[in-house]
Amino acid sequence: KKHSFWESQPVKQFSEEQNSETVEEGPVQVNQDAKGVRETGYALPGGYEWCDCDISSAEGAEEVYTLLSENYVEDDDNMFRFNYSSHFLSWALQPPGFKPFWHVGVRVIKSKKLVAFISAIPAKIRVGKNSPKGKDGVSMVEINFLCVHKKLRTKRLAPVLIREITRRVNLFDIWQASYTAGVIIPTPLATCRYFHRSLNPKKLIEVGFSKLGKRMTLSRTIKLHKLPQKTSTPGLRRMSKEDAPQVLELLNAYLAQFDLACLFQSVDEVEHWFLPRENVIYTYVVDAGEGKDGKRKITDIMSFYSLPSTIIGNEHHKELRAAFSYYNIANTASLKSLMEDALICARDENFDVFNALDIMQNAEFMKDLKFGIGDGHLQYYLYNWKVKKALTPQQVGLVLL
Ligand SMILES: COc1cccc(CC(=N)NC(=O)c2cccnc2OC2CCNCC2)c1
Repeated sequence: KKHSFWESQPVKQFSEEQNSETVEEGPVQVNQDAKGVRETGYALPGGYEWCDCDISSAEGAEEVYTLLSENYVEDDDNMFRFNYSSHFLSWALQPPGFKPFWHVGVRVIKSKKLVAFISAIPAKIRVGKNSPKGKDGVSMVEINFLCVHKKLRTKRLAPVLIREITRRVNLFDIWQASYTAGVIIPTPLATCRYFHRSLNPKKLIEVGFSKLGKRMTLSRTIKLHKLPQKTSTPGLRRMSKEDAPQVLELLNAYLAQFDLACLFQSVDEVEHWFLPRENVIYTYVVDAGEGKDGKRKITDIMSFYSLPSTIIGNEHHKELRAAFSYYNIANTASLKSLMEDALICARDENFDVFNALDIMQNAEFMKDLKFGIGDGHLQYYLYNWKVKKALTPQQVGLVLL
């Protein structure tokens, strides 16, 4: 039966009433403790075994890279497949407080081949701006990179992976999780749309990512998407380590307005999530010059991450280079001009397209900056946490990689 697994899980069921008056915000299951959690891994089909993937080693990261590169999420027309780099996975999976125990793999016992994966990283997530429980943040995990090898898709491995990562997280007295998916399962917290801004329209049309507009020629399309040579925000520069304390403050102050957001808890966390890494994360700050205390004054931040896609079966172009909007805070510049600078920086880093969800204030600049709407939705979910009312995309302040 459809959703037989998710009907067994502590998530809001489709059948539950939407009426927001009676619904009590908070955990679906309460008063659990780590002592009551199974101490052994869940049963796998014969011939398969659990493993902890060691992402800190080049081989370990490479192994997960290869599994995802060949078997992870594709677009609805199976023309593109996400191709997270091994350096990206190293970054995404090893923030302060990470555990190799939460980088769960499934191997073929005989060959040791990695055929499935799921991951959790710790995060302090705030749900609801003024809900008493959620205000100071709930210790959760962010679940990502659930992947089963294409050849094992009929073995119902995904529910086992989800139960196992839940067990391994519960052992550390954490009972909530946040995750996103393109599919609808019980029950979306928010339904977001994605938008794309062409940076290299010729290539996007050649590979079938974009279509020529009606009554449009290629040269007209290229001209329409042309961007200024230079960025316009005075003081815009790459983020450096010294900026982290101010970035921490800017982020937590900015994110307080959203009903779903993470709380950055330390300078270490901000250094991890924002210091630039080639082909992984690009962060720029607006440095308004020296304040009275002789320190640089950081007023705005702009950031995007690199998530290329394999172009399936195209001999001319192997890869679609895509930049994904991360966190952007415009205090001096307008958000529109700051994001136009993001497009210019992404173009200069040789990205073909700039993607953004309609979360936070992103919908404010999409039209003017010539973003086009994508063909799918990204659903946000919470595990074991009920909310009175689903969120609008504008209330979402959480970016999952
Ligand atoms: C163009 O290549 C693609 C390859 C695989 C999937 C998709 C469509 C898609 N599913 N896109 C998104 O989920 C998406 C679109 C815009 C911004 N963020 C996104 O997802 C992020 C966040 C969730 N984890 C994947 C990356 C496109």
